[in-house]
Amino acid sequence: MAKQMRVFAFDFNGPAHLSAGTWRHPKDRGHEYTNLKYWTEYAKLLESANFDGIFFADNDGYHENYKGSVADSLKDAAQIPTNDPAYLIPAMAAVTENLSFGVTSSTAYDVPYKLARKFSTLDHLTDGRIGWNVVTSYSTAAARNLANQEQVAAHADRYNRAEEFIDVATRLWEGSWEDDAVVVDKENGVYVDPSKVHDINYEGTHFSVPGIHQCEPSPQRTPVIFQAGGSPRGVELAAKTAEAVFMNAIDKPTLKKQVDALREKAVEFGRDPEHIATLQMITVISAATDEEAQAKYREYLNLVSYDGAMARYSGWTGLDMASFDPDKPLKDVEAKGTATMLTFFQKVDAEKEWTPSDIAEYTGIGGTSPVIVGGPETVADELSSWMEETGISGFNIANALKFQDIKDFTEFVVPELQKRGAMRTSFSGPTLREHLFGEGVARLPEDHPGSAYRKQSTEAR
Ligand SMILES: Cc1cc2nc3c(=O)[nH]c(=O)nc-3n(C[C@H](O)[C@H](O)[C@H](O)COP(=O)(O)O)c2cc1C
Repeated sequence: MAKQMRVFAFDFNGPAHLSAGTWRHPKDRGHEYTNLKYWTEYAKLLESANFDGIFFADNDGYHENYKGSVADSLKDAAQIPTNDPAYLIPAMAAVTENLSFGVTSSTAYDVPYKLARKFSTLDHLTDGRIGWNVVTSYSTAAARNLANQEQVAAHADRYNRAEEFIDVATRLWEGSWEDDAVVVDKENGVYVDPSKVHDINYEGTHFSVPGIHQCEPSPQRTPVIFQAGGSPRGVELAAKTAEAVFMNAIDKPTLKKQVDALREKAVEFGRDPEHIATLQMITVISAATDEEAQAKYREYLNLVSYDGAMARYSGWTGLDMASFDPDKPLKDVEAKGTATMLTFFQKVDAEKEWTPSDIAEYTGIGGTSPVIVGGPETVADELSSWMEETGISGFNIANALKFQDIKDFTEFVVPELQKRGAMRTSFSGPTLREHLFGEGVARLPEDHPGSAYRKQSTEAR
């Protein structure tokens, strides 16, 4: 039987995320994002199709590099406007039993004490179905608006802060309250046994937290830690602390190399690589037949907005793509510092001379993620081959049309995957950690550095 893939819907609390211009399609429902009923309907759809969860991207800032302004981002709703995804979670959890939630939250402008409380609250209210996607924020708008700085902090500094941030938050989640601290003894008037709640006494470079965590222990205590950084430092931090890594490789051989490198690094840090799930971002356009799916894809491509795609791409790369001729191969401007971007697209197709127009067409549907277009069998075959050839645990499924593409996936692809035994039909254990690693694994495993902060019950000591 095929290995069962973990499947998350990749989404964003705004009208549009990675795809550019497709929000104009009559079937797109992105404009409903301010309506809680939209999200609860979505949650029920995902749960009925046995999705493992929904994963919310989030940004502290906005894309403002294209033409030196946020204007084209606003016109295409290019990740702006955007509401805070955390507030959606309790409502979506209330209408589901098993669906899990990944929430992106940056370490750049927050402090561990507050973030730990936010995620403990979410872990309580979801009965342990919450994950935290740790990001370090690359947006200059975020730096200006949140920290009164013109530029984002240097890459290494952002990661040093992130590493310390995770460490402090984990101390609060694991090390402050003993399991049996909450006694709710009405007779003797003791709600919490004070001898079982401990100061974490933390004093470090970026943070100082002398006291106790504000929340009582939640089902998972530490939320499942997700991460998506692809740089050597990002991979190192993931290998040390992540339990699920969100990959964005352009093809299977590249993904396999990334997965193998991550697993090797995890071993170097004394961790079992099986304790890190890997999820590839992928966009799926599906229909009843290959022909219908291809027709749908062509329809979407016709809607792609050049300026919307370039507004996003300029934000992601830090370049102003308006300074290049849309139809001139970018190799001519290599000297101007486009090396990273060029390598990315040369890897997609080394023979091709990539122009900004080509990049807009490629990224217009699903951003830089690979796109699978097809009927049930084609999509199931392709997803299965990504699993088999790379050793990943599953996928984060992005969309071109909000709600509609995932609905199509549940209708056309999920039954085929389930028929093949490649997707789950029931859940193992109630928490997200158990969904990923099996029943009974609700808490951080022993080989995770955070487990060292765990307090034994005072009585057991
Ligand atoms: C698939 C994927 C999804 C990401 N989602 C977010 C996000 O929602 N918010 C964010 O601020 N950064 C996001 N990032 C950015 C990364 O978390 C990270 O900050 C960025 O890749 C720079 O780190 P690196 O130099 O280690 O790659 C994402 C990256 C990838 C690859």
